[in-house]
Amino acid sequence: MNSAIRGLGETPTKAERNPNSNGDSNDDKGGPTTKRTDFITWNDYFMAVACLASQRSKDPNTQVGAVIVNEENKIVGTGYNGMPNGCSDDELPWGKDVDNYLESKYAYVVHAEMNAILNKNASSVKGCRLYTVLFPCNECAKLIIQAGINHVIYIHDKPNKPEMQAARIMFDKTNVKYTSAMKYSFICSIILATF
Ligand SMILES: Nc1ccn([C@H]2C[C@H](O)[C@@H](COP(=O)(O)O)O2)c(=O)n1
Repeated sequence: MNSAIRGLGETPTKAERNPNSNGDSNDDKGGPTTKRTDFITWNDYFMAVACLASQRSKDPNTQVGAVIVNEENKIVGTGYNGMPNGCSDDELPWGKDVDNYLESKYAYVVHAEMNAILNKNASSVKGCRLYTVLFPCNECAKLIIQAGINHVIYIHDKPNKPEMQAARIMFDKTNVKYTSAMKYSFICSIILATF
């Protein structure tokens, strides 16, 4: 397994956090002499950044954040769902009126994954992983595949929606791996409770 994704969803236990501590208050004298071990995993970190990014969204119903990470565990793009640049998010609709497409957000919103790809600060995102709060739709899946992203890690899913089913079909055909990380919903809820 790629070392970058080892520990997916694994939060260190207390014993793992401080294996050198015997609970003695002498531990405090002069401070610890060994490295801190209760650091969060890369996956915890990137999913937490995706959750944080989601809180920039103005969507009153669903806030999605996405982060693209390269093979060196460097963040090369972030995004959240929002209106296109130059389109005031005070003027365009945020409703879900499916009977009147032009009066619904669906006609206008740029998805978090698309924004993360478009916002990339590297020449390419080929071989990168994408962390997203919500499983990608078919349109974002097309972009993910074309951009060369090879692993999608997600928290929430709407598996009955045809858009998500089409995304899975395309991911399967193109060997884009997708990993459910529901465990992160806890981390996400802590982050979201802070705001
Ligand atoms: N993978 C996804 C799926 C959806 N979004 C955005 C698009 C909308 O702003 C919102 C979904 O709204 P809902 O139908 O739940 O009211 O989430 C995204 O960014 N990425």
